[in-house]
Amino acid sequence: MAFTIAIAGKGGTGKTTLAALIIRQLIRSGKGPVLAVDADANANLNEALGIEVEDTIAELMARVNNNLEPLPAGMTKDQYVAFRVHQSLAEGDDVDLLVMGGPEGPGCYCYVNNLVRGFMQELSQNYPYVVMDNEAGLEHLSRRTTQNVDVLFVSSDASARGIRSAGRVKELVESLALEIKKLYLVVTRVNNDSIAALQDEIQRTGLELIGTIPNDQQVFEYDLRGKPLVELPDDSPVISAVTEILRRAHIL
Ligand SMILES: Nc1ncnc2c1ncn2[C@@H]1O[C@H](COP(=O)(O)OP(=O)(O)OP(=O)(O)O)[C@@H](O)[C@H]1O
Repeated sequence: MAFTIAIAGKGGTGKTTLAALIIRQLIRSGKGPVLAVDADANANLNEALGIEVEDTIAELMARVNNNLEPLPAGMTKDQYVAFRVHQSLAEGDDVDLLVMGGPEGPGCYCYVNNLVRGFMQELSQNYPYVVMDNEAGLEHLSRRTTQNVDVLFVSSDASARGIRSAGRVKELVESLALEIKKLYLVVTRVNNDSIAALQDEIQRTGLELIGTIPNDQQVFEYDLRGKPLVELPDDSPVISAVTEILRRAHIL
């Protein structure tokens, strides 16, 4: 069974950056291959990983549901979709990427989720690690697309509002009774002493702060030029910070 790491947080809190850097460090530590799952309709994990994506699960489902991809004779819809999803895995170096895409109908991932849940477990057996980039609403986790999550990192930017919204992710995890073994807070884009000013706010959430990611000009520049974040140099301060977080969480 794959060790599953999920990352969740409000948009713009550095969640995709964190997911990509965790994947980078797992691979560099010889822990690959990694199955990366982009479960955030607005995220661009593929760009951060430098992987071309041709299809998303949602687009595939829309085509199948609208009969734009007729089912081959002798195949049920479920079998065909499962087969096509395997085909649509985007392959990188020691990492394969599954992109969920936007909701198929008004806010509904139901069919996709039921289906993905069915074979996700089977698929994840081919990988020692699964890393999921999730929306703050935990849409996929709440529908149990993945069975168990070993570690959920909740990302927040270095603002009181961000920390409160991370606190709401924790409340959601509790109210949905999700099977998550460990839950940690990661504060990203931290400047100098900004974390000290947030201590009280963090304490109120009850979240355990496992580490911080510094605000780094190089991350900003890579983003600006569309350069994959996985190509950041080993001596980058954000890489050291992610390595430290993974060590503290006993993942590395
Ligand atoms: N440590 C950092 N230092 C500097 N800039 C950062 C850092 N982390 C993230 N950023 C920048 O902040 C912006 C948002 O980051 P990112 O895409 O990782 O957030 P997100 O939470 O995944 O947002 P979304 O869900 O909208 O994709 C990006 O422009 C990214 O380059």
